Amino acid sequence: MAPAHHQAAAATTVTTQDIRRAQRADGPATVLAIATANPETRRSQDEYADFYFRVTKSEHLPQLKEKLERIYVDKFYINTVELYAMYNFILESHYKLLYLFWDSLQSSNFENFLQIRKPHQGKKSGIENRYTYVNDEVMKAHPEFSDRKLPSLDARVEIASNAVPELAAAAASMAIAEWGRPATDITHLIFSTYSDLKAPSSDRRLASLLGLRHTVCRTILSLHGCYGGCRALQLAKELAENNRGARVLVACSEISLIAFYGPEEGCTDTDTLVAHALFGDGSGAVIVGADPVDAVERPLFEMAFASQTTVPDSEGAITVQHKKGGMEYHIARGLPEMLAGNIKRCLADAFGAIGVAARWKDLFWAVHPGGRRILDLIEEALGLDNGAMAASRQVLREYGNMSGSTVIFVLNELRRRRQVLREYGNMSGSTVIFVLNDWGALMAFGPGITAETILLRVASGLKGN
Ligand SMILES: CC(C)(COP(=O)(O)OP(=O)(O)OC[C@H]1O[C@@H](n2cnc3c(N)ncnc32)[C@H](O)[C@@H]1OP(=O)(O)O)[C@@H](O)C(=O)NCCC(=O)NCCSC(=O)/C=C/c1ccc(O)cc1
Repeated sequence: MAPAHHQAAAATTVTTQDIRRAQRADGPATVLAIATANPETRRSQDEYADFYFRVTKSEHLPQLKEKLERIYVDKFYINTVELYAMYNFILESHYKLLYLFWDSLQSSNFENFLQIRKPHQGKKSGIENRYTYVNDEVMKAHPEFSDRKLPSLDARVEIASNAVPELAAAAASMAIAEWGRPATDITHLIFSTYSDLKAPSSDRRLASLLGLRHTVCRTILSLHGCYGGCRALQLAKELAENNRGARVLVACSEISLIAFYGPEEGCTDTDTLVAHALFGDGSGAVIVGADPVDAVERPLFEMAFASQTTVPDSEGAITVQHKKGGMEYHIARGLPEMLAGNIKRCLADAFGAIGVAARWKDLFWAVHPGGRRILDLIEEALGLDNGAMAASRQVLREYGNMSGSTVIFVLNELRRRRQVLREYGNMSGSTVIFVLNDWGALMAFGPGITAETILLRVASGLKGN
């Protein structure tokens, strides 16, 4: 230890400003790895109503089943699927060509040409599949989950306290493997979930499951709902830029078990049906740090700016409350219109703060796909090209709305598309240009109504070869 007079000398020459400057990173917070995971059970949207009414013993309520189907199935598409099956039978040898032709009839969207996929029944909600923790086995063990008048919160919380961090660990361990550095190099952990209600919470358990260092700084975010993932990324940006060398693991894990129950007889509140038509389960993990280490870390997206806007007069538009029979939602009917009506203001707040004027058409978009109508109306309000929200629509189609985790899936999908296009080159004309734009906006919405925006720039790890 230095003698006392040396310590005094050091104290006079080093200012707190110097210390602060040394703590700060040089570059912007950067996404260094992304991964996602889902529970095992995958359910197609067309079989969901049968499953839901069967396991909740609600088959005596056919009008409500019909209503659920009305929320997510466009009857026109059922007919076209049948027609399609007939064509396919007759023209088996022209299988792929027919898909292309069929998709081209349905949409002028360039993405459909790339994917060669089947037309689907979940057109109205934009969802084809969802992954859910709840399955026949869970419902057999806990028949009380069917009826929200029965006390079941204890059992839900107990299950979630294991399932939520375990699902997060599945995504986080893949993100760490992609990142290429040891888990013990993680300095901060931010965990966002609406599904876990116990302390010590999922952040503590995840740190143990991954073998993070015991000095890792943990933060748990709760009940931000669908903007939880974006909020966590914004905090990660602050931590990474203000702590030189920090490596922040963002984990977001949602299982809708906490809000799974049957419809009520004579039910006029369609919130239950809307939630059960849209919500799925999944986890996402992102590693964020500034000043990437050359040849070790691969910078994917730089986070240039982040902001939050509260939409005026919107406090009651999305609400959740934990009750003895599980979490209850309210999602206002006019929510898509409310978001679309405020979207330009949210973006103007974000871009105005950094003095940048952007043409919305020039950006790439990673928008939380809360529901198909939300994406449609935002696209329209911003005058975006058909296809600008392709990554969000793809995630909605394959996984549904996984609340806060969903934007991480969208970011991963954008990265995947970027990599494919880098590998195969610019395949055709002008439609690809928006995909190749370097600047983009990541946006998510949730209770408040709160709108979060992060301005992103594609980083060197996704450019060139
Ligand atoms: C797929 C929808 C639901 C229906 O498609 P559509 O093209 O509007 O179809 P329709 O106009 O024919 O509507 C079909 C039926 O759905 C009904 N409906 C249409 N929205 C509604 C409605 N919000 N209510 C209750 N009935 C409705 C509508 O009234 C109609 O019923 P009916 O007249 O009996 O045929 C579409 O409106 C849509 O995507 N809506 C947006 C869904 C939405 O608000 N998503 C955001 C969810 S909130 C969120 O993401 C975060 C939640 C959260 C998570 C965790 C937390 O901790 C906290 C918060």
